Amino acid sequence: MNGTTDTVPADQPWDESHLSKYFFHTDPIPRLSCTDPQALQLIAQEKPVVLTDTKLCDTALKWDLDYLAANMGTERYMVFLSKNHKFKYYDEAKIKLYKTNFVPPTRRLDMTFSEFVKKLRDWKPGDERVYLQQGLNNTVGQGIVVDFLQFNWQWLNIQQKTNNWGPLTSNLLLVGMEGNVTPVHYDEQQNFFCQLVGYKRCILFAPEQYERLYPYPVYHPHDRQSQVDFNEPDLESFPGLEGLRGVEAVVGPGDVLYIPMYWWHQIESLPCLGNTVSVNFWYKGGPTEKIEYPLKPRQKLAIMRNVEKMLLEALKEPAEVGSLLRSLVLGRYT
Ligand SMILES: CCC[C@@H](CC(=O)O)C(=O)C(=O)O
Ligand SMILES: [Zn+2]
Repeated sequence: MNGTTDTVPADQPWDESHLSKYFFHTDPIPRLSCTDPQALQLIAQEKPVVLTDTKLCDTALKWDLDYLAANMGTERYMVFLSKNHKFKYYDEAKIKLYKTNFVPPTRRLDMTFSEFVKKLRDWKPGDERVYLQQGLNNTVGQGIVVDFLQFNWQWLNIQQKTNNWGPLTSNLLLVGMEGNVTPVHYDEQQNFFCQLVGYKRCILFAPEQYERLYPYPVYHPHDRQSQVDFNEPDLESFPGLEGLRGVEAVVGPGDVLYIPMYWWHQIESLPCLGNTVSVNFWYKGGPTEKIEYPLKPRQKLAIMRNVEKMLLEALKEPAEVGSLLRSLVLGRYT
């Protein structure tokens, strides 16, 4: 948070020294009890909120490395390795279609959970960092299944119904090293992000900040990711960064952050506070009953994505999409 914070609460093991200084201003994301009507209102308005005391994943608060190694079974799980602290997502399927040579910023190596723990514990400066990102499925051990079944599904189902969300599509288990960063991007799903072990800084930007965060083209392997590097902001290429303004919160064990669909987010495992474990709940957005005007920013974002896809389908050549849009707009729709 910018601005001085007063004394650090006793049960808060982190302070400003754990937070990288960025060029943009942020305001705090509200932290509210899930029983507070204002919290439920924020979810209904598709605004971020940190929910305390949901008891959503209390049975998973014990999911430390040893417990997971003992209960995740012997399957191989998806682990990404990075030469730096960033784990920028890329869509493997789009690499084939993407003509220019694309160098993936991370590499994927499937390994058993125990192999992952060993890599993490043997890590020394200069080694590749590791980040396990695996959808929970029926290959996990009995212990995990029992814990999972005891999540507060009743509360989740109420949120899903009340807010007219679509089906739950997946639960991603995230086990990261302190200091790992998932760079700023948006997802096309509603997300209840549960922090289980360690602390993560979550910096969010509203969908209407689209013009300030310069997403890659839809056909690019880094679709949905911002082209901007917060550590080296290029204000020449991305002048819109000037007015970027976000919200943020640090989440700890038991906290649930609601990341609304299409909201940009950068998530950082705080340095020096140990490895982190999170599990997310991704829901498809609900059907749009009645279209109301003015359209919501996220609806305009969906329209822009469809225009890009349609033009690419029609023109076949990505390079022509930009020039056609410029001809369409310049001097006419300014
Ligand atoms: C692959 C998903 C990573 C996660 C962020 C993080 O915890 O590093 C995220 O972006 C999300 O839950 O949407
Ligand atoms: Zn995400």
